Amino acid sequence: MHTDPSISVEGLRQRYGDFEAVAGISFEVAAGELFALLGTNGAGKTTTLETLEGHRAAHAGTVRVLGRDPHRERRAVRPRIGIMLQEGGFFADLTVAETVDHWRGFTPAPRDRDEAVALAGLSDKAGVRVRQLSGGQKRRLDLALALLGRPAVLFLDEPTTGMDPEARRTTWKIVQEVVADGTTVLLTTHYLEEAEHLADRLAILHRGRIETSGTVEEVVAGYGDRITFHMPDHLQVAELPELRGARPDMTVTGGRAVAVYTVNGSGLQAGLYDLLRWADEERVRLDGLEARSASLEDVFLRTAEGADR
Ligand SMILES: Nc1ncnc2c1ncn2[C@@H]1O[C@H](COP(=O)(O)OP(=O)(O)OP(=O)(O)O)[C@@H](O)[C@H]1O
Repeated sequence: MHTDPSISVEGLRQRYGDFEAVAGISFEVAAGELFALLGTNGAGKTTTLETLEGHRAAHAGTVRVLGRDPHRERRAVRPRIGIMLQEGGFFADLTVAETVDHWRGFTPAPRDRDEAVALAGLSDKAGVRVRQLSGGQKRRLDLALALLGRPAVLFLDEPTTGMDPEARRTTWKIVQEVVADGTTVLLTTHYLEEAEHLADRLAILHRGRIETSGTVEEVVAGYGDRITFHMPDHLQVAELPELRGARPDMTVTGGRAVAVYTVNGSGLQAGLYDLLRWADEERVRLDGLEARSASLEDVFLRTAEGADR
């Protein structure tokens, strides 16, 4: 069954004075999907999110949230979306439970207080004052407040920045439960692992443009598998063999010269075989040898580098 997307962005452009921060981007997020916007610093993620949240009108292009213009039809859209605010909005002297109660006063048909506190994994902190919460716990309280009105669409701007790995995993679990419940989520993040873990689909933004988008598998496919090893001291890169048509590159990692082959298609196993046979015949030791599929990090770094060239 075809349903209308919860979020659609077509040819969006945003300017600050003469500077074009978003230079004509298009994407759609289906109902119940989690879509991640990744990007280098200043790529335009927050500007895009703020436009979708209705804070600013599109300079050009069309933006729809739940079928409506989030800026012009703000009154209709706002009650149906959740925005995770930065922690600035809290009163430090209120407890977690009091904070939720306070926000319930502004929210149409809010969740029950204890349900919201439990959803954010803060039940054992309900009586604790906000000033005594850790940074990660404050972010989770932000999340509880964003979820108070059972939003159809949830916007999360870097929801786990500054969290330790355990707090981040707890937050991921909460977000996954929200998505399993049918909520559409648009998330920005600097953590590629977060996108890998959570996103149904993602887009990588660079200087206001979408450089690549799709599922993690789609985005990573075509970037090739990699074979790497420490450059043997007595060899030049030109003396290394070609592996199924792939020539080696040199990079420096952790102060060491590293040879890198990018092998396309199904050439990883065969390329590795050729390399090991060559090393055996030439009596070369391949220290630090690794063979692995491309990661989202490889794509991210190369997308940013490639677009800068
Ligand atoms: N109010 C503003 N006035 C002028 N320029 C702005 C304003 N807000 C953002 N910019 C510029 O627009 C560009 C995009 O900013 P934006 O905050 O959307 O990027 P981002 O992808 O969220 O970045 P980051 O990952 O660093 O948070 C940046 O170059 C930024 O300096």
